[in-house]
Amino acid sequence: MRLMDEVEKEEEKVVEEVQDQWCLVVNAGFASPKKFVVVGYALTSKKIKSFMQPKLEGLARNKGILFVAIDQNRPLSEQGPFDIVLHKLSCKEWRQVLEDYRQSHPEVTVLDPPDCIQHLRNRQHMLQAVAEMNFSDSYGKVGVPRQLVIKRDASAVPELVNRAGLNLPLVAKPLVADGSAKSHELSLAYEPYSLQKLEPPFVLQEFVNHGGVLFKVYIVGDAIKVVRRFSLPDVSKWEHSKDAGIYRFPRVSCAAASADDADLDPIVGELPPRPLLEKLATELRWRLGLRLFNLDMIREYGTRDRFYVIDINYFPGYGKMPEYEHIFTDFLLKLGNGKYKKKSG
Ligand SMILES: O=P(O)(O)O[C@H]1[C@H](O)[C@@H](OP(=O)(O)O)[C@H](OP(=O)(O)O)[C@@H](OP(=O)(O)O)[C@H]1O
Ligand SMILES: Nc1ncnc2c1ncn2[C@@H]1O[C@H](COP(=O)(O)OP(=O)(O)O)[C@@H](O)[C@H]1O
Ligand SMILES: [Mg+2]
Ligand SMILES: [Mg+2]
Repeated sequence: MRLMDEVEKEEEKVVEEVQDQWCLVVNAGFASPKKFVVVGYALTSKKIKSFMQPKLEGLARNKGILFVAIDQNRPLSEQGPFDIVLHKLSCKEWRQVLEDYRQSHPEVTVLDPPDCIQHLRNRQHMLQAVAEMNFSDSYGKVGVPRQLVIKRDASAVPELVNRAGLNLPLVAKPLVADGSAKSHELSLAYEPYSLQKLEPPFVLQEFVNHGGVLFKVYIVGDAIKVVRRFSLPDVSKWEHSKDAGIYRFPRVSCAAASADDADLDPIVGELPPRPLLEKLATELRWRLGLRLFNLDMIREYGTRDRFYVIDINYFPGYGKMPEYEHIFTDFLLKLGNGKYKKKSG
């Protein structure tokens, strides 16, 4: 009797394991087994809150995607098996864990490779790919504002700014963009002497008037979604001569309030042309080696087609992107299914 109990228990366990791995998709009167795409995720608690919303998890489950939290205190190889690993954590140890895992598990898609993400953590390097592209087509030009890196001695700023011929005002941004609150502490300076107060390393970027509206271009694999956000207002020549100080400004563009419904000047609010964004994103995906990122883009005030990329973020706040749950699940499914085809082919 005891033996039978154990056999039954063992059978139950096997059934549970199989049910975990397989879901029955009933389609037009017949049932066919379909494997779940298992996505392991290692994200900060802040990111879990904004990204792992019930509407995402619900839709994912319906589509055959299972999200599983990665336990950072246990070896990654002992967890899963995963088809995809989704991550945004910044410590060095984690990067090493992922690199090792990528080597030992080439069949798993790690979104995205740690060294490519690392490239975005330095504001000097971050925009390099855009600068090198020198993008120009019939829909417009895309560049980056001129910038200068101050590595050590802030007292040399006025001299360096002068030598580089940078136009004022300047935006000072911490060189390291590691997601910390400090890395988002930006300042605007109307003359270079006030910048001597800042602690290097930082980049000094020419401020570009853009009508106070910014375009957030979200990229998820092949999908692109663009939204408007409020940004810093333009600076006039009058203000410029009046204010000699330095202005530390808050995180204007991360506000939940979007500028999509605001009553904007149509010239300012008009989204960048779709074909331009498609081309730009295709090229950047390749140059950056990333599939999950966004661009902060502005249009120079008074122009129709002169754009600047001022910031690139890895795995940004997708939770605020309209329809993100559909876009993301489609992307994961395509990735997961593509891999199965490859395996069986
Ligand atoms: O450029 P803005 O609009 O401010 O977008 C921010 C940045 O992408 C943040 O990443 P980082 O700090 O690395 O630049 C990100 O924080 P986390 O990735 O740390 O969560 C926020 O995500 P959400 O907090 O999920 O919205 C996102 O809203
Ligand atoms: N060169 C620039 N010209 C005009 N506005 C800028 C420029 N750089 C940054 N800003 C403004 O400052 C905000 C924050 O700068 P950003 O480089 O995106 O830093 P963060 O990584 O903290 O988001 C932008 O969203 C935009 O409103
Ligand atoms: Mg930004
Ligand atoms: Mg940023």
